[in-house]
This record gives sequence, structure tokens and C-alpha cells, in this order.
Amino acid sequence: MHSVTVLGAGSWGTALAFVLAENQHDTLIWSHRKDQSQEINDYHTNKKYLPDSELPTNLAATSDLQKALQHAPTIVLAVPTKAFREVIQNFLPYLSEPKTFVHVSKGIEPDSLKRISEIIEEEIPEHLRKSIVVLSGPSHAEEVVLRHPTTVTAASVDEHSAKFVQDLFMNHYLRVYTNEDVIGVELGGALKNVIALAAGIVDGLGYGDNAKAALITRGLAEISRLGIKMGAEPYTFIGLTGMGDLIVTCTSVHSRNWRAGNLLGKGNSLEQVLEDMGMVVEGVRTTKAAYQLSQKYDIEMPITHALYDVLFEGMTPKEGVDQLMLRTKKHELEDFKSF
Ligand SMILES: NC(=O)C1=CN([C@@H]2O[C@H](COP(=O)(O)OP(=O)(O)OC[C@H]3O[C@@H](n4cnc5c(N)ncnc54)[C@H](OP(=O)(O)O)[C@@H]3O)[C@@H](O)[C@H]2O)C=CC1
Ligand SMILES: O=C(CO)COP(=O)(O)O
Repeated sequence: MHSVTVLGAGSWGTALAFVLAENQHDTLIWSHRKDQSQEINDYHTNKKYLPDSELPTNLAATSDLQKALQHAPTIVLAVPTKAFREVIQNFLPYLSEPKTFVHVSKGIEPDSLKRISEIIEEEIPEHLRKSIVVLSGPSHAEEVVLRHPTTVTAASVDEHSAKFVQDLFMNHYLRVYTNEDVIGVELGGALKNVIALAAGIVDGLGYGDNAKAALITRGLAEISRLGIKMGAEPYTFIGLTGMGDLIVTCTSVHSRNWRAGNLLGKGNSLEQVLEDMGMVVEGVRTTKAAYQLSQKYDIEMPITHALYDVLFEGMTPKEGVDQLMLRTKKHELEDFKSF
């Protein structure tokens, strides 16, 4: 049994805390809202994020960040990318010894173009970090808490830490693999959200399975092109955190990114969609970051560019699709020939 703290009590933080507590670890989940930590302690529910689930009675919650930090040598960070730096800056005064940081957020910061592990490295001094592990893969919280079979990957440059995280989470419904390709795992997890938004849009426009299959396949091609240029291992993109997460996010009604895209495709404004979702839609900010990365690394990412134009430049979803279909003719593997 290990002590583990989960920071963030949204859908994913709660589902992961559920798994850790079921695995008999001494688990404390932190919510920045007192009413929510009270609800978890008193009623063993988190109605806002996982309305149909009962949480394990051995899962404790707190809204006291100092207590949360001091509870465990392993900290799981499960807040949206946008809140990531703020949460670290808030807990830093309480961090007095090195800890293992496991992050599960799937985004890239616009402008700085940092991956999440790079944000951790930037914000937490080296002597206060034991190691950094990213846990990612095709895993909707709603299915994990139903104990439906799910597979994810724990990635770290430190193999020992990746295996430690594998052991923490692994059980009969959550199978955890390891990988050392942090860049590939983080990029796959973040960039699939961009393609999932686009997949939602084509569904919202009423196009069919052909269009969705095209987006998934060509989406993987552009994610891989960028990722390889940024130093990722090519094979990571056909694994769980690449192809696997792309499939689940582009095809599942649980996906907030797909649902947001679907509403956009049906003609709703981005502002309205984000207001209605009430949960994080990571792909919106990551589309901006991915667009900037494609320019920085001079990599062609047509789906990302079309989505950027739809989200931020006033293009209609239909015009975005036309832009993709009417591009100049290409060989299917043209952009991979230089690798
Ligand atoms: N949901 C899933 O199935 C999966 C999600 N992920 C990733 O996990 C990350 C978290 O997503 P998820 O849990 O789904 O998101 P949710 O939208 O479900 O929950 C986000 C949580 O973070 C809290 N939060 C927001 N801003 C802050 C802040 N500034 N300080 C403290 N807490 C804050 C929210 O609090 P409040 O309620 O007050 O807004 C809420 O508890 C994302 O990067 C996502 O891509 C990865 C795999 C699966
Ligand atoms: O990352 C996820 C599943 O693996 C969750 O995707 P959404 O954020 O689109 O719901």
C-alpha cells in the first residue's frame, strides 16, 4: 500500500482516485471547492463530474492544499492544462521534499508551446522533484468507474518510476503499459483532442463514417509528422497514446472534444459551446498551440490549420472541410519520405 494524493476532482482525477482507492492505496483527493470535498467525504459521490458513480468509502477528500501536498510522496496532477501552472504555484510553498509527479493532462500550452512535463520542470525546482511520469491512453473516466477494461501507458525517462506508476494503478480492469517516450506520449495525448474536435464537426455536419475514418487516419499522419520532428519515437503514435486515444476520442459520445465539435458542426458558436459543456475541452487551446508548432517546425498540418481557421478565424465548418478536400494533389506517404 502506498500513499497517493490526487490534485483535481474533475472527471479524470476522481476516476483515478477511485482506482487508487480500490487498489487499497491510502488515497487523498484535493478539490479547490470545499463543498465538493465534503460531498466526497460525506456521501462518497461526485455528482457534478461522475453523476452515476459511487466512490469507494476509503477514498478521502480535502480542500486543504497544504494537507494534500503533505499526505503523500506521489502526487497525481489531474487539472486542465490551463490551470496547471496556477495549481503548482499554489502548492509550491508546501513542497519541502522531492516527490514523484504523475500528470494526466492532455494539452499543450499556447505561445510557450510547452508540453506538460516541461511545465512541471519549469515550475518545480529540480531538488523538489523525484521524477515525472505521464499517464495517458484511451480512457474515458465514465467507463473506468464502471470497471470496463481499459488500457493506458505510464511514460517516464526514469524506467523505475514508470514501473512504480504501472504497479500503483494496475488491476483487473485497468491495464498499464510502460514507455520511455515522454515526448511522443504527451504529444499523442494532446494532439488527438484537435482531431477529435474536427471529427465531431464532420459528424455535426452530417457527413458519415468515410469522413471520420479519413480524419482519424490523416490526423494520425499529421500528428506523427510533427511528433517525429519534435523528437518522438515514430512507433509511439501507433500505440495506445497515439492511435488508441485518437480512436476513442474521435468515436465516443463520452469525449468532450468530440461533443464540442459536434455542436460546432451543427452551427453553434464556440463561445456558446464552451459555456454549455461545463467541463474542459482541451482541444480548443491545443489547436492554437498545434498551429503555432506546425509553423515553428515547418510541418504541414492541414486538419489543424482548417480547424484553427474555423475556431479562431471565422471560417464556417463546411468551408473548413472544403479547404481540406480541395488541397493540391498528393502522394499518400509524401510527407514521410523525408524521415
Ligand atoms: N475525463 C477523462 O476521461 C479524461 C481526462 N483527461 C485529461 O485530464 C485533465 C483533467 O480533465 P478532467 O478531469 O476530465 O476535467 P473536468 O473538466 O472534468 O474537471 C476539471 C477539474 O479541475 C478543476 N479546476 C479547474 N481549474 C482549476 C484551478 N485553477 N485550480 C484547481 N482546480 C481547478 C475543476 O474544478 P471546478 O469544478 O471548480 O471547475 C474540476 O474539478 C485534462 O487535461 C483531460 O484532457 C485524460 C484522460 C481521460
Ligand atoms: O482523453 C480522453 C480519453 O482518453 C478524454 O477525452 P475528452 O477530453 O475529449 O473527453
